Amino acid sequence: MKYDDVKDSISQVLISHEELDSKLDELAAQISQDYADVDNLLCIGVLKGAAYTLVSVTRRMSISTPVDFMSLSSYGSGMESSHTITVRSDLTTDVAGKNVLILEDIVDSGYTLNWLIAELKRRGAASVKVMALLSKPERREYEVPIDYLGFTIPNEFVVGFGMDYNDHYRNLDFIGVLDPKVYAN
Ligand SMILES: O=P(O)(O)OC[C@H]1O[C@H](OP(=O)(O)OP(=O)(O)O)[C@H](O)[C@@H]1O
Ligand code: HPA
Ligand SMILES: [Mg+2]
Repeated sequence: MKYDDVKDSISQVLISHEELDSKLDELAAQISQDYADVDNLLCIGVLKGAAYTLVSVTRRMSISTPVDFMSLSSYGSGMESSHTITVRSDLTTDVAGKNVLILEDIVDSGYTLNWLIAELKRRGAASVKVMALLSKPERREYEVPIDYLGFTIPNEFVVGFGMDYNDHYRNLDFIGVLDPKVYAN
């Protein structure tokens, strides 16, 4: 798909590239300050969506941290959570005793994070905290604590900066609302 066609599928730019940059700076500074004296930090990104967020935040941090990824899917090619988590690939790190910081792109129903927090605790993580770039509180079905939040957004299906529809749009450098004409038929 050509970039110009992609832009035609976006009905509204919700968060610009510049707004993202400055929020990522803020989040990284706060996390670096809070974790400056914490041992055994491990930053975990939830693929695929959070790849962009994890790299962008850890790259801006002023403390050293290992990173690892877990690939989870509950949306597949659709726009509603299936309420079933598929573990596409697991962490390579043993999280027992680690102070884990999960970096997510979006908390929508809360199902994914609710599952992941419980799973990391079951594996013996010493602490589990969450950074989410976006939260869509109107859609929440499972309460999840968000320790570091970028933006609260309205109940719209968004794409860009990691977020997809049918695996497209992830590499947009802004966050936009997907025009309903794309999925209406
Ligand atoms: O709060 P929830 O309703 O669980 O939704 C949030 C999750 O949904 C998306 O992942 P998705 O299942 O689309 O996988 P992907 O990151 O590979 O696109 C997103 O990246 C979050 O991980
Ligand atoms: O609004 C969204 N966009 C893309 N992926 C998502 N996964 C949960 N919510 C969303
Ligand atoms: Mg997705």
